[in-house]
Amino acid sequence: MDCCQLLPDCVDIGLILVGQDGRILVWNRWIEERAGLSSEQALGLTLSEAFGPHVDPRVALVIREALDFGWSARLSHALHPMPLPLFPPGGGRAERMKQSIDVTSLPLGGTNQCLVQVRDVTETVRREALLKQQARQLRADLHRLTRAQTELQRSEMRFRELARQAPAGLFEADAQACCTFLNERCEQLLGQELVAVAGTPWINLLPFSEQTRVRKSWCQAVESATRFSEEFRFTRPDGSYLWMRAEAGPLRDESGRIGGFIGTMLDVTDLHERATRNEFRANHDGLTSLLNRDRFERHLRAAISGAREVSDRLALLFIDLDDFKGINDNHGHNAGDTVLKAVAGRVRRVLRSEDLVARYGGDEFAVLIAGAGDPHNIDTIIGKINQAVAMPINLGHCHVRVACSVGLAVFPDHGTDPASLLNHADKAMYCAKRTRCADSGSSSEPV
Ligand SMILES: Nc1nc2c(ncn2[C@@H]2O[C@H](COP(=O)(O)OP(=O)(O)OP(=O)(O)O)[C@@H](O)[C@H]2O)c(=O)[nH]1
Repeated sequence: MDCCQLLPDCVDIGLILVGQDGRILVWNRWIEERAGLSSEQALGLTLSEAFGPHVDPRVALVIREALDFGWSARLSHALHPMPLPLFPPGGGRAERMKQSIDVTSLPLGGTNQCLVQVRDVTETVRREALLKQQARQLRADLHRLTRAQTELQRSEMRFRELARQAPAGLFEADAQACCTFLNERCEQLLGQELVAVAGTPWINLLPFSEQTRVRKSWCQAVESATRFSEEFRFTRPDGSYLWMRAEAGPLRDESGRIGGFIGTMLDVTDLHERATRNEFRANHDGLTSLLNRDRFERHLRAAISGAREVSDRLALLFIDLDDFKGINDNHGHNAGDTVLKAVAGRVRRVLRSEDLVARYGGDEFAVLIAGAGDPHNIDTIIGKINQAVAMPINLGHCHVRVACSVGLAVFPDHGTDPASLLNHADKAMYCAKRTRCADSGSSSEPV
């Protein structure tokens, strides 16, 4: 049989026919082009003689086994990447191609020959390497993703736990102030669960009197993408009320627009009430709860400027109890306090709510009456004050009476500034006191 018939040149693999003696009988054109040696030149050579010293010894071994024992074998490129020194045609000798070799025993004419099939797997190996690299990359990405997901889950759990334990109310709301998240504390503060308030702006839950101011502030924060901060009184559905401070920062969506706010709600009832108490204490007398001297003088200054603008008249009354020391001396300091409180209440009740009454000093009181155009009215008021103060005061174990002296100063007749008006009223009061004492001797007496 013509060997050339067995080794067609048209196939895209290398074929080498090796005789029983291990010498090359023929190879096809595919090998010629990659080995740089024609089939005629290779005829009768061993593989080492044809290819030189770079033939992998395992090729010779499996060929020997095929010839001697009729075994077939494959040399996988994974283990033997380049068993023969073959080079891509036209590529020079720079890069050896990777090969996969099949050795098949051929019992021909009573002797064993063997057919060596050589495949160029350079591209396959390259693709495999690329695939391996991509698989490695994918594994690394997957690992990173898994880690990121675990971290996300952990951070979500951390946030959920923190939100659950947080002593402050935490909330998230959209730009329309509809809540999308409330932690447990916030639900406690509002007295309602998220399901009950979702879909409605939380501002609608506030008393009507607070809504306009808080809504305006919320809209401003949305428009200017700034922090929202408001304090308001809140009434829960069960009727209990508290003072709350809400603070929130803007949250932007992917397009950079304000998608909502996330923030805190704090119960500041104690703080608020303490501040209110402090403010009251700073402006009022502790014994009688009337305005104190400082606050009264500030009001007086403001009232004078107001009256000046509208050409109004003000009446300033200075009231001093007569012989009040005698009450302290005779009945004790507590009794004196009782008298001061009673007098304060009585003077307050004689006047209109818009008139100001202050405890000016120990047993001194000051009154400011706006719209005091009619002197007759002022006289009437002074008369009522005298009368009210002079009523018996119950000390528990007895009653006492106390009289008072009243001095009057009118703006603008007797002065146009606080000092001159107070001075005038003070002098007028002393004048009245002297007259009273001259008329009646001691003024405070047991009943
Ligand atoms: N119980 C009591 N006494 C006070 C208080 N503040 C001042 N006093 C007393 O009020 C008395 C005022 O005495 P005076 O200024 O002499 O006044 P008065 O005894 O009314 O004498 P005249 O004003 O001249 O009629 C003093 O004994 C003060 O100790 C107070 O908060 N409580």
